[in-house]
Amino acid sequence: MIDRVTSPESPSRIDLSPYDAVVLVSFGGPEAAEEVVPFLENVTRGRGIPRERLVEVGEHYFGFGGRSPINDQCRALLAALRTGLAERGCSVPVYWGNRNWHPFLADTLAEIVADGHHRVLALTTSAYPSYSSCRQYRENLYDAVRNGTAGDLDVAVDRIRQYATHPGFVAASVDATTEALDRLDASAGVGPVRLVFVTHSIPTAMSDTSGPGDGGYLEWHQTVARAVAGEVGARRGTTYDHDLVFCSRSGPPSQPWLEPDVNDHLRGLAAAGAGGAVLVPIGFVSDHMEVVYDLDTEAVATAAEIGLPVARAATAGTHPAFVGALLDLLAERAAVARDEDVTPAAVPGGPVGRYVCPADCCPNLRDPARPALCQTAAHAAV
Ligand SMILES: CC1=C(CCC(=O)O)c2cc3nc(cc4[nH]c(cc5[nH]c(cc1n2)c(C)c5CCC(=O)O)c(CCC(=O)O)c4C)C(CCC(=O)O)=C3C
Ligand SMILES: [Fe+2]
Repeated sequence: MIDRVTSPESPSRIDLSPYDAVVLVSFGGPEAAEEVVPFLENVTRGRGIPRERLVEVGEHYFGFGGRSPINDQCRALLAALRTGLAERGCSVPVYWGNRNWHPFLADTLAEIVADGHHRVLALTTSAYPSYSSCRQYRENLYDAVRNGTAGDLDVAVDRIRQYATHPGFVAASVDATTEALDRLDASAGVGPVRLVFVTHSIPTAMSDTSGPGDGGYLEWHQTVARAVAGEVGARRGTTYDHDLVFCSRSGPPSQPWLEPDVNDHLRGLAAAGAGGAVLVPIGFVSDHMEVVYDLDTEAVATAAEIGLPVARAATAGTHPAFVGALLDLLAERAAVARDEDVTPAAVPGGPVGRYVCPADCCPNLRDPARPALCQTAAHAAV
Protein backbone atom coordinates (compact mmCIF):
# COMPACT_ATOMS: atom_id res chain seq x y z
CA MET A 1 0.00 0.00 0.00
CA ILE A 2 2.85 2.37 0.69
CA ASP A 3 5.11 1.39 -2.21
CA ARG A 4 4.02 4.22 -4.47
CA VAL A 5 5.92 6.70 -2.35
CA THR A 6 8.85 8.08 -4.28
CA SER A 7 12.03 6.56 -2.98
CA PRO A 8 14.58 9.21 -2.01
CA GLU A 9 17.32 6.96 -3.50
CA SER A 10 15.96 7.16 -7.05
CA PRO A 11 14.47 10.60 -7.46
CA SER A 12 12.68 11.26 -10.72
CA ARG A 13 12.96 14.74 -12.15
CA ILE A 14 10.32 17.24 -11.18
CA ASP A 15 8.85 19.61 -13.74
CA LEU A 16 6.87 22.39 -12.07
CA SER A 17 6.13 24.36 -15.23
CA PRO A 18 4.02 26.46 -15.73
CA TYR A 19 4.71 27.54 -12.14
CA ASP A 20 7.71 29.74 -11.44
CA ALA A 21 7.46 29.83 -7.64
CA VAL A 22 6.14 27.68 -4.78
CA VAL A 23 4.77 29.12 -1.54
CA LEU A 24 4.44 27.21 1.71
CA VAL A 25 1.42 28.64 3.51
CA SER A 26 1.09 28.09 7.24
CA PHE A 27 -0.65 29.27 10.41
CA GLY A 28 2.21 31.19 12.00
CA GLY A 29 3.08 31.49 15.67
CA PRO A 30 4.76 33.92 18.08
CA GLU A 31 8.50 33.69 18.68
CA ALA A 32 8.83 35.92 21.76
CA ALA A 33 6.72 36.73 24.82
CA GLU A 34 5.77 40.18 23.53
CA GLU A 35 4.42 38.63 20.34
CA VAL A 36 1.91 36.33 22.05
CA VAL A 37 -0.96 38.79 22.56
CA PRO A 38 -0.73 40.42 19.10
CA PHE A 39 -0.59 36.94 17.55
CA LEU A 40 -3.69 35.82 19.45
CA GLU A 41 -5.47 39.00 18.38
CA ASN A 42 -4.72 38.15 14.77
CA VAL A 43 -5.97 34.57 15.15
CA THR A 44 -9.21 35.44 16.91
CA ARG A 45 -10.22 38.76 15.32
CA GLY A 46 -13.99 38.66 14.76
CA ARG A 47 -14.32 35.02 15.80
CA GLY A 48 -16.14 35.29 19.12
CA ILE A 49 -13.55 33.45 21.21
CA PRO A 50 -14.25 34.07 24.94
CA ARG A 51 -11.68 36.21 26.75
CA GLU A 52 -11.04 33.45 29.35
CA ARG A 53 -10.06 31.06 26.59
CA LEU A 54 -7.60 33.62 25.19
CA VAL A 55 -5.99 34.15 28.57
CA GLU A 56 -5.68 30.39 28.98
CA VAL A 57 -4.16 29.87 25.53
CA GLY A 58 -1.79 32.82 26.15
CA GLU A 59 -0.55 30.94 29.21
CA HIS A 60 0.23 27.90 27.06
CA TYR A 61 2.50 30.09 24.94
CA PHE A 62 4.07 31.89 27.91
CA GLY A 63 4.81 28.47 29.41
CA PHE A 64 7.11 27.95 26.42
CA GLY A 65 8.75 31.37 26.81
CA GLY A 66 6.34 32.90 24.28
CA ARG A 67 7.87 30.91 21.46
CA SER A 68 5.74 28.55 19.41
CA PRO A 69 7.65 25.75 17.72
CA ILE A 70 5.66 26.12 14.51
CA ASN A 71 7.84 28.64 12.66
CA ASP A 72 11.02 26.61 13.17
CA GLN A 73 9.13 23.57 11.92
CA CYS A 74 8.10 25.51 8.82
CA ARG A 75 11.73 26.54 8.29
CA ALA A 76 12.77 22.89 8.50
CA LEU A 77 10.06 21.83 6.04
CA LEU A 78 11.02 24.67 3.73
CA ALA A 79 14.64 23.50 3.77
CA ALA A 80 13.57 19.90 3.10
CA LEU A 81 11.37 20.96 0.19
CA ARG A 82 14.18 23.07 -1.32
CA THR A 83 16.65 20.21 -0.99
CA GLY A 84 14.14 17.74 -2.42
CA LEU A 85 13.39 19.92 -5.42
CA ALA A 86 17.09 20.53 -6.06
CA GLU A 87 17.80 16.77 -5.86
CA ARG A 88 15.12 16.24 -8.43
CA GLY A 89 16.56 18.79 -10.83
CA CYS A 90 14.05 21.57 -10.16
CA SER A 91 15.24 25.11 -9.47
CA VAL A 92 11.86 26.75 -8.80
CA PRO A 93 12.21 28.84 -5.60
CA VAL A 94 10.17 28.02 -2.49
CA TYR A 95 8.84 30.88 -0.33
CA TRP A 96 6.97 30.84 2.99
CA GLY A 97 4.11 32.98 4.30
CA ASN A 98 1.70 32.73 7.27
CA ARG A 99 -1.90 33.59 8.06
CA ASN A 100 -1.34 34.97 11.55
CA TRP A 101 2.30 35.94 12.05
CA HIS A 102 5.53 36.99 10.37
CA PRO A 103 6.39 36.29 7.65
CA PHE A 104 2.86 37.28 6.64
CA LEU A 105 1.52 35.75 3.45
CA ALA A 106 0.72 39.17 1.96
CA ASP A 107 4.35 40.29 2.37
CA THR A 108 5.63 37.03 0.93
CA LEU A 109 3.40 37.20 -2.13
CA ALA A 110 4.47 40.79 -2.78
CA GLU A 111 8.09 39.64 -2.53
CA ILE A 112 7.43 36.76 -4.95
CA VAL A 113 6.04 39.19 -7.53
CA ALA A 114 8.85 41.70 -6.92
CA ASP A 115 11.25 38.82 -7.65
CA GLY A 116 9.60 38.46 -11.05
CA HIS A 117 7.32 35.44 -10.53
CA HIS A 118 3.73 35.37 -11.76
CA ARG A 119 2.49 31.75 -11.58
CA VAL A 120 2.60 30.52 -8.02
CA LEU A 121 1.83 27.08 -6.62
CA ALA A 122 0.73 27.04 -2.97
CA LEU A 123 0.86 24.23 -0.45
CA THR A 124 -0.50 24.54 3.07
CA THR A 125 0.63 22.90 6.29
CA SER A 126 -2.92 21.71 6.65
CA ALA A 127 -3.80 18.37 5.11
CA TYR A 128 -7.60 18.17 5.42
CA PRO A 129 -10.74 19.80 4.08
CA SER A 130 -12.81 22.20 6.29
CA TYR A 131 -13.28 25.96 6.46
CA SER A 132 -10.36 26.46 8.89
CA SER A 133 -7.98 24.08 7.16
CA CYS A 134 -8.77 24.77 3.51
CA ARG A 135 -11.01 27.68 2.53
CA GLN A 136 -9.61 30.09 5.12
CA TYR A 137 -6.14 29.66 3.60
CA ARG A 138 -7.64 30.30 0.16
CA GLU A 139 -9.26 33.49 1.53
CA ASN A 140 -5.83 34.51 2.82
CA LEU A 141 -4.37 33.93 -0.65
CA TYR A 142 -7.14 36.06 -2.19
CA ASP A 143 -6.44 38.89 0.25
CA ALA A 144 -2.71 38.65 -0.40
CA VAL A 145 -3.27 39.00 -4.17
CA ARG A 146 -5.61 41.98 -3.57
CA ASN A 147 -2.65 43.58 -1.80
CA GLY A 148 -4.69 46.15 0.17
CA THR A 149 -4.74 49.66 -1.21
CA ALA A 150 -1.52 49.13 -3.19
CA GLY A 151 -3.43 47.40 -5.99
CA ASP A 152 -3.72 43.81 -7.17
CA LEU A 153 -0.56 41.84 -7.61
CA ASP A 154 0.12 40.50 -11.10
CA VAL A 155 0.06 36.86 -10.07
CA ALA A 156 -2.07 33.73 -10.49
CA VAL A 157 -2.11 31.23 -7.63
CA ASP A 158 -3.06 27.55 -7.64
CA ARG A 159 -2.68 25.06 -4.85
CA ILE A 160 -2.07 21.33 -4.44
CA ARG A 161 -4.96 19.05 -3.47
CA GLN A 162 -5.79 18.31 0.16
CA TYR A 163 -3.36 15.53 0.93
CA ALA A 164 -4.01 13.66 4.19
CA THR A 165 -5.02 10.53 2.27
CA HIS A 166 -1.75 10.54 0.29
CA PRO A 167 0.17 7.28 1.00
CA GLY A 168 3.27 9.29 1.95
CA PHE A 169 1.47 11.16 4.73
CA VAL A 170 0.00 7.88 5.98
CA ALA A 171 3.41 6.16 5.79
CA ALA A 172 4.98 8.82 8.02
CA SER A 173 2.24 8.29 10.59
CA VAL A 174 2.62 4.50 10.41
CA ASP A 175 6.35 4.80 11.19
CA ALA A 176 5.68 7.23 14.03
CA THR A 177 2.94 5.10 15.55
CA THR A 178 5.11 1.97 15.40
CA GLU A 179 7.96 3.86 17.07
CA ALA A 180 5.61 5.12 19.81
CA LEU A 181 4.31 1.58 20.38
CA ASP A 182 7.91 0.42 20.83
CA ARG A 183 8.37 3.10 23.49
CA LEU A 184 5.06 2.25 25.18
CA ASP A 185 5.78 -1.49 25.36
CA ALA A 186 8.02 -1.15 28.39
CA SER A 187 5.38 0.60 30.49
CA ALA A 188 2.12 -0.83 29.13
CA GLY A 189 -0.21 -2.56 31.56
CA VAL A 190 -2.08 -5.83 31.13
CA GLY A 191 -5.05 -4.62 29.05
CA PRO A 192 -5.03 -4.04 25.30
CA VAL A 193 -3.17 -1.04 23.89
CA ARG A 194 -5.35 1.40 21.99
CA LEU A 195 -4.46 3.72 19.11
CA VAL A 196 -6.00 7.10 19.83
CA PHE A 197 -5.95 9.34 16.76
CA VAL A 198 -6.19 13.03 17.59
CA THR A 199 -7.12 16.07 15.58
CA HIS A 200 -8.21 19.66 16.16
CA SER A 201 -11.80 19.99 17.30
CA ILE A 202 -13.88 22.37 15.17
CA PRO A 203 -17.47 23.58 15.59
CA THR A 204 -19.91 20.84 14.53
CA ALA A 205 -21.49 23.34 12.12
CA MET A 206 -18.09 23.70 10.42
CA SER A 207 -17.59 19.94 10.39
CA ASP A 208 -21.08 19.25 8.98
CA THR A 209 -20.46 21.60 6.06
CA SER A 210 -16.89 20.58 5.32
CA GLY A 211 -16.36 19.35 1.77
CA PRO A 212 -16.16 17.28 -0.28
CA GLY A 213 -19.70 16.07 0.36
CA ASP A 214 -20.78 17.41 3.74
CA GLY A 215 -18.74 15.91 6.56
CA GLY A 216 -15.44 15.65 4.70
CA TYR A 217 -13.38 16.64 7.76
CA LEU A 218 -14.52 13.59 9.72
CA GLU A 219 -14.56 11.24 6.75
CA TRP A 220 -10.98 12.11 5.86
CA HIS A 221 -9.74 11.68 9.41
CA GLN A 222 -11.55 8.36 9.77
CA THR A 223 -10.00 7.15 6.52
CA VAL A 224 -6.49 8.11 7.61
CA ALA A 225 -6.98 6.62 11.10
CA ARG A 226 -8.21 3.33 9.63
CA ALA A 227 -5.34 3.16 7.14
CA VAL A 228 -2.69 3.86 9.78
CA ALA A 229 -4.20 1.46 12.33
CA GLY A 230 -4.45 -1.31 9.71
CA GLU A 231 -0.88 -0.86 8.51
CA VAL A 232 0.56 -0.66 12.03
CA GLY A 233 -1.30 -3.82 13.03
CA ALA A 234 -0.05 -5.62 9.92
CA ARG A 235 3.51 -4.55 10.68
CA ARG A 236 3.32 -5.81 14.24
CA GLY A 237 1.32 -8.93 13.41
CA THR A 238 -1.67 -7.98 15.53
CA THR A 239 -4.76 -5.78 15.44
CA TYR A 240 -5.46 -2.59 17.34
CA ASP A 241 -8.75 -0.97 18.23
CA HIS A 242 -8.64 2.71 17.46
CA ASP A 243 -10.60 5.90 18.04
CA LEU A 244 -10.74 9.41 16.63
CA VAL A 245 -10.80 12.10 19.31
CA PHE A 246 -10.32 15.87 19.49
CA CYS A 247 -8.16 18.49 21.16
CA SER A 248 -7.88 22.27 21.41
CA ARG A 249 -11.58 23.05 21.68
CA SER A 250 -12.19 26.77 21.60
CA GLY A 251 -15.29 28.96 21.16
CA PRO A 252 -18.06 29.66 23.68
CA PRO A 253 -19.31 26.66 25.73
CA SER A 254 -22.77 27.10 24.19
CA GLN A 255 -21.43 26.28 20.73
CA PRO A 256 -21.13 22.56 19.96
CA TRP A 257 -17.67 21.39 18.86
CA LEU A 258 -16.52 17.91 17.85
CA GLU A 259 -16.16 15.47 20.76
CA PRO A 260 -14.91 13.47 22.60
CA ASP A 261 -12.11 15.54 24.01
CA VAL A 262 -8.88 13.57 24.23
CA ASN A 263 -8.68 13.92 28.04
CA ASP A 264 -12.21 12.63 28.60
CA HIS A 265 -11.52 9.79 26.24
CA LEU A 266 -8.36 8.71 28.08
CA ARG A 267 -10.35 8.62 31.33
CA GLY A 268 -12.91 6.36 29.65
CA LEU A 269 -10.20 4.04 28.33
CA ALA A 270 -8.57 3.74 31.74
CA ALA A 271 -11.95 2.98 33.34
CA ALA A 272 -12.54 0.30 30.69
CA GLY A 273 -9.23 -1.41 31.53
CA ALA A 274 -7.00 -0.40 28.62
CA GLY A 275 -3.33 -1.31 29.09
CA GLY A 276 -2.12 1.89 27.45
CA ALA A 277 -2.68 4.27 24.58
CA VAL A 278 -0.66 5.75 21.77
CA LEU A 279 -1.72 9.30 20.91
CA VAL A 280 -1.39 9.81 17.17
CA PRO A 281 -1.88 13.45 16.11
CA ILE A 282 -2.94 12.80 12.50
CA GLY A 283 -4.67 16.19 12.33
CA PHE A 284 -1.37 18.10 12.38
CA VAL A 285 1.72 18.03 10.20
CA SER A 286 4.22 19.20 12.83
CA ASP A 287 4.74 19.18 16.60
CA HIS A 288 3.41 22.70 17.13
CA MET A 289 1.72 24.17 20.20
CA GLU A 290 -1.46 22.09 19.89
CA VAL A 291 0.75 19.01 20.10
CA VAL A 292 3.37 20.05 22.65
CA TYR A 293 0.82 21.65 24.96
CA ASP A 294 -2.56 19.99 24.40
CA LEU A 295 -1.11 16.50 24.04
CA ASP A 296 2.38 16.36 25.58
CA THR A 297 1.50 18.58 28.53
CA GLU A 298 -2.22 18.34 29.20
CA ALA A 299 -3.22 14.90 27.91
CA VAL A 300 -0.04 13.32 29.29
CA ALA A 301 -0.85 14.85 32.71
CA THR A 302 -4.37 13.42 32.52
CA ALA A 303 -2.96 10.00 31.68
CA ALA A 304 -0.52 10.19 34.60
CA GLU A 305 -3.31 11.16 36.97
CA ILE A 306 -5.39 8.11 36.01
CA GLY A 307 -2.41 5.77 35.73
CA LEU A 308 -2.80 5.06 32.01
CA PRO A 309 0.53 4.53 30.21
CA VAL A 310 0.68 6.69 27.06
CA ALA A 311 3.16 7.50 24.31
CA ARG A 312 2.71 10.24 21.76
CA ALA A 313 3.56 9.50 18.14
CA ALA A 314 5.50 12.10 16.16
CA THR A 315 3.78 14.18 13.49
CA ALA A 316 4.90 13.94 9.85
CA GLY A 317 7.37 16.85 10.27
CA THR A 318 10.15 16.28 7.73
CA HIS A 319 9.78 12.50 7.48
CA PRO A 320 11.16 11.57 4.03
CA ALA A 321 7.89 9.87 3.02
CA PHE A 322 5.99 13.07 3.83
CA VAL A 323 8.43 15.38 2.08
CA GLY A 324 8.40 12.98 -0.88
CA ALA A 325 4.60 13.11 -0.92
CA LEU A 326 4.61 16.90 -0.99
CA LEU A 327 7.12 16.93 -3.85
CA ASP A 328 4.93 14.46 -5.76
CA LEU A 329 1.85 16.58 -5.04
CA LEU A 330 3.58 19.68 -6.41
CA ALA A 331 4.64 17.79 -9.54
CA GLU A 332 1.15 16.33 -9.92
CA ARG A 333 -0.52 19.76 -9.69
CA ALA A 334 1.86 21.16 -12.30
CA ALA A 335 1.03 18.24 -14.62
CA VAL A 336 -2.69 19.00 -14.14
CA ALA A 337 -2.01 22.65 -15.01
CA ARG A 338 -0.32 21.43 -18.21
CA ASP A 339 -3.46 19.36 -19.02
CA GLU A 340 -1.60 16.08 -18.67
CA ASP A 341 -3.23 12.94 -17.29
CA VAL A 342 -2.29 12.13 -13.71
CA THR A 343 -2.98 9.19 -11.41
CA PRO A 344 -3.42 10.75 -7.98
CA ALA A 345 -2.07 8.51 -5.22
CA ALA A 346 -4.36 7.88 -2.24
CA VAL A 347 -4.83 5.10 0.31
CA PRO A 348 -7.08 2.36 -1.15
CA GLY A 349 -10.68 3.53 -1.33
CA GLY A 350 -9.76 6.86 0.26
CA PRO A 351 -10.96 10.25 -0.98
CA VAL A 352 -8.68 12.24 -3.30
CA GLY A 353 -8.38 15.96 -2.64
CA ARG A 354 -9.50 18.64 -5.05
CA TYR A 355 -7.23 20.83 -7.15
CA VAL A 356 -9.97 23.45 -7.45
CA CYS A 357 -12.82 23.57 -4.94
CA PRO A 358 -16.45 24.24 -5.84
CA ALA A 359 -17.40 27.78 -4.83
CA ASP A 360 -19.66 26.50 -2.04
CA CYS A 361 -17.20 23.96 -0.60
CA CYS A 362 -16.33 24.34 3.12
CA PRO A 363 -18.39 27.56 3.38
CA ASN A 364 -17.43 30.54 5.49
CA LEU A 365 -20.46 30.47 7.82
CA ARG A 366 -19.78 33.97 9.22
CA ASP A 367 -19.18 35.73 5.94
CA PRO A 368 -20.46 33.52 3.10
CA ALA A 369 -19.60 36.00 0.34
CA ARG A 370 -15.95 36.44 1.33
CA PRO A 371 -13.89 35.73 -1.79
CA ALA A 372 -11.29 33.00 -1.99
CA LEU A 373 -8.88 31.65 -4.60
CA CYS A 374 -8.51 28.18 -6.13
CA GLN A 375 -12.22 27.60 -6.61
CA THR A 376 -14.77 27.63 -9.40
CA ALA A 377 -16.56 30.75 -10.63
CA ALA A 378 -19.08 32.12 -8.09
CA HIS A 379 -16.65 33.89 -5.73
CA ALA A 380 -13.47 33.39 -7.71
CA ALA A 381 -13.00 37.03 -8.54
CA VAL A 382 -9.31 36.62 -9.38
C1 LIG B 1 -8.75 22.80 11.94
C2 LIG B 1 -7.70 23.61 12.64
C3 LIG B 1 -6.33 23.45 12.56
C4 LIG B 1 -5.57 22.41 11.75
C5 LIG B 1 -5.35 22.89 10.36
C6 LIG B 1 -4.31 24.01 10.25
O1 LIG B 1 -3.16 23.79 10.63
O2 LIG B 1 -4.69 25.09 9.79
C7 LIG B 1 -5.72 24.44 13.39
C8 LIG B 1 -4.35 24.62 13.55
C9 LIG B 1 -3.71 25.51 14.43
N1 LIG B 1 -4.31 26.30 15.36
C10 LIG B 1 -3.34 27.02 16.00
C11 LIG B 1 -3.56 27.96 17.00
C12 LIG B 1 -4.81 28.45 17.37
N2 LIG B 1 -6.04 28.07 16.88
C13 LIG B 1 -7.06 28.80 17.49
C14 LIG B 1 -8.42 28.72 17.23
C15 LIG B 1 -9.06 27.85 16.33
N3 LIG B 1 -8.46 26.85 15.59
C16 LIG B 1 -9.42 26.24 14.80
C17 LIG B 1 -9.21 25.18 13.90
C18 LIG B 1 -7.94 24.71 13.54
N4 LIG B 1 -6.73 25.18 13.97
C19 LIG B 1 -10.67 26.87 15.07
C20 LIG B 1 -11.98 26.52 14.40
C21 LIG B 1 -10.44 27.88 16.02
C22 LIG B 1 -11.46 28.84 16.58
C23 LIG B 1 -11.26 30.22 16.02
C24 LIG B 1 -11.43 30.28 14.53
O3 LIG B 1 -12.53 29.99 14.03
O4 LIG B 1 -10.44 30.59 13.86
C25 LIG B 1 -6.44 29.71 18.40
C26 LIG B 1 -7.18 30.74 19.24
C27 LIG B 1 -7.16 30.37 20.66
C28 LIG B 1 -7.88 29.07 20.95
O5 LIG B 1 -7.26 28.02 20.88
O6 LIG B 1 -9.05 29.15 21.25
C29 LIG B 1 -5.05 29.48 18.34
C30 LIG B 1 -3.97 30.16 19.13
C31 LIG B 1 -2.06 26.69 15.43
C32 LIG B 1 -0.71 27.32 15.83
C33 LIG B 1 -0.01 26.43 16.82
C34 LIG B 1 1.27 27.05 17.28
O7 LIG B 1 1.35 28.25 17.55
O8 LIG B 1 2.24 26.28 17.40
C35 LIG B 1 -2.31 25.75 14.45
C36 LIG B 1 -1.30 25.09 13.54
FE1 LIG C 1 -6.40 26.29 15.76
